[in-house]
Amino acid sequence: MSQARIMDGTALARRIVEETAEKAADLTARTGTAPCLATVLVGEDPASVTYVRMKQNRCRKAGIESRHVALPAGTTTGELVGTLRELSADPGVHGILLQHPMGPHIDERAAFEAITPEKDVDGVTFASFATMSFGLPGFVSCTPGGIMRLLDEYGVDPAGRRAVVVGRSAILGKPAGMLLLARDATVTYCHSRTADLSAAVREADIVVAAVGRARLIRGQDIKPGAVVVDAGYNAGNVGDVDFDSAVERASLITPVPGGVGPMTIATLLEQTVDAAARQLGV
Ligand SMILES: Nc1nc2c(c(=O)[nH]1)N[C@@H](CN(C=O)c1ccc(C(=O)N[C@@H](CCC(=O)O)C(=O)O)cc1)CN2
Repeated sequence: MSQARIMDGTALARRIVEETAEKAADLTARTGTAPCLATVLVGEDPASVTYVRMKQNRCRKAGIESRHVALPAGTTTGELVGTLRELSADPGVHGILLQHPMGPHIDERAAFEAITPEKDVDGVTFASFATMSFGLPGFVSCTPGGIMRLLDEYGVDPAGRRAVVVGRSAILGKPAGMLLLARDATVTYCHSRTADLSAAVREADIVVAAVGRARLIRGQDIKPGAVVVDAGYNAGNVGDVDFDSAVERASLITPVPGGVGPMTIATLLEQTVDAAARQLGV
């Protein structure tokens, strides 16, 4: 059996960021205002600090301003909601990113819903979930949106195919399944209470692993020729898929690093410039 072709998220993300930088420059020249992304981080979780820094760096390279709000770990839901409402009302901010996770004492849903949908460039509000699910214009959740772009780039049409999404988080698994459903895939969600995960995954033409458990999905569970998307972020840059065994069975596979991760940030930047264009009336 031949090895799977690699879906190169780094290369596609680079192209998207280059195009986004051109759009940002054009918007700035026409309006005198550069697109601006507000990044909000509660606490100092090292991985979250790294991701926010990566987002700020890419913004800078793409001609997008970033404004960072660092809040102490003990910030209450009420204080966080207040900050997000202020950013939502600030005409100098076009997009808002609230880095996830935020700590167990925070009501995440209340915080996400404090972001006005016009600035929800990370696609985390109920309003974005609804437009995403119905295939209507709006902002998509960044990792799932990036996954769909990768599938398109590599000629994978989800219509009529069996897709198994492993994981049901609000920003990853659930929206990934809804985007696949909106493109006419037959979608099954698997999670911690799924009785026989291996059996479910073996049925899949498209597997999206988004559960956050290192190397949970192994090659023996992959149907020969399936498309495998690894959206797992685990310590040490390890995905949810055991790449070495899965690459022997899949037809297409995303690596970790270099697959879905860079696409997440590219989607965020692209949506920030789109949000700015709409708010600036261009
Ligand atoms: N509000 C959000 N929180 C989180 C999201 C999100 O989309 N919105 N996703 C993840 C983490 N994440 C972005 O926040 C993220 C993770 C990984 C990468 C990435 O590009 N990884 C690289 C490797 C990085 C390295 O070398 O250290 C890769 O996969 O190639 C980007 C974004 C949870 N929280």
